[in-house]
Amino acid sequence: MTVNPAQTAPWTAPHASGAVDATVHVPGSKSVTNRALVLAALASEPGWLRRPLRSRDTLLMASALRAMGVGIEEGVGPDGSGETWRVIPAALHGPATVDVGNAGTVMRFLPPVAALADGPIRFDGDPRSYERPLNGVIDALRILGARIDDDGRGALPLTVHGGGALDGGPVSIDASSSSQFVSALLLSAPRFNQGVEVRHTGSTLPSMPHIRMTVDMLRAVGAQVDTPESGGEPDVWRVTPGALLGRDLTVEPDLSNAQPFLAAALVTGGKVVVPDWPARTTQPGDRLRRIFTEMGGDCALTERGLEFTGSGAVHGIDVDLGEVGELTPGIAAVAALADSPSTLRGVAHLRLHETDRLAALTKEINELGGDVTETADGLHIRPRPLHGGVFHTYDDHRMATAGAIIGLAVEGVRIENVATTAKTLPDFPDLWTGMLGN
Ligand SMILES: O=C(O)C1=C[C@@H](OP(=O)(O)O)[C@@H](O)[C@H](O)C1
Ligand SMILES: C=C(OP(=O)(O)O)C(=O)O
Repeated sequence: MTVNPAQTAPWTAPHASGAVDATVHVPGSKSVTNRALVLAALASEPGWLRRPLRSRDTLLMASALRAMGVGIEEGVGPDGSGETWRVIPAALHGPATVDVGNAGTVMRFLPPVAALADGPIRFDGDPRSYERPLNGVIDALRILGARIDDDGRGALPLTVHGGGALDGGPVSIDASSSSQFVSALLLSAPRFNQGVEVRHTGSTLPSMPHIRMTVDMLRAVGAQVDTPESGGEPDVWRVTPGALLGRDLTVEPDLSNAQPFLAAALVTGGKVVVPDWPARTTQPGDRLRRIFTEMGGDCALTERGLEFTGSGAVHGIDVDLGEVGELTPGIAAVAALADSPSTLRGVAHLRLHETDRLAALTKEINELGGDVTETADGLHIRPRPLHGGVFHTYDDHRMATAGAIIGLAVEGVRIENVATTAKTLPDFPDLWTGMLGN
């Protein structure tokens, strides 16, 4: 964890003078957009993505696929409406270089795609990308028939020497450090000669909703997937080889990026409406309805979207976030403002996210006067009166939005490098001040 020297002066997080009352249109889901791009690139016919997220992570995914030969054009959908990407699959080829930035989805989902390409594909990224685990993907691909040159650490940088096809078949991996290992292998598997059988052998598996998202999206483009939930063995997923359909998909709003706005309603005793909240979704952010209700809010899904109301009181929570780890920074920020302590559990793997999120949250909240301690797998948060100061973000978009939540209730919180929100939510400062009516 290194402090990033601010590229610009810290951003003074707006302090809320009263209860917020706003409707916030949240841009598309990162996780859905990047899965949809991969699946559309591997399809046997063109497809459309409507309302895709355009952020650092998704633009890196689109550039990487373009570098391997895929056509991704700006356009309008078949019904003539909406901002759309038209994805035109092509024979994948190298040589190409992929910049993964610090996007877990790009660094993990694309090496299997590269194994299907003809020619060398080099993967590189931000310094932090060298520290994030990739061994599950690298080791599995080698077992499935790929040739990969790396420096032996099970991480970036590396080169996949694609041979134009991959055998596939059975493989065991330990995905306890990232669910994205499983998702990565499943997403490309319809194009492997024998499909894939992925067996997870670790003791824990985080982010199950994201694996369900992978399975649902594969099935939606015609893949046959057997899962533990569809009567298969525990911790085993099977994908049958077959052609994928090109589809017209509208991307749901990013419910994890809705988190700071819902938190604003909770913390200020106000109301925020998020239009287009899906009635049924695999996104982990949907769990906020339950978590933030337990912390003092109230919500209803209406024809306007999700209507979330704060009561004026914010309560602590004892919760296992293993399935929804990416919600931890925002929940920790709310918990620091609550009227009772919180225990957040099941998220040891967050130490390997954009930054060590458990260390970063502990340090930054405590520097504002808080009382947070790290546990083996999470955080204890005892609310204390907080004061202003610089909130460092460690190139982590969710640290920046967590700091902004605290800034609503605490005057003088300044967010270092708020521009890091561009990873998944480039419009964050404007959406935030817009919500506050400034
Ligand atoms: O597959 C995905 O889209 C994601 C899976 C999760 O990763 P981990 O299982 O590594 O936590 C999540 O935290 C990340 O933000 C997005
Ligand atoms: C962990 C996250 O991202 P990534 O896709 O880079 O793993 C996140 O967005 O919280």
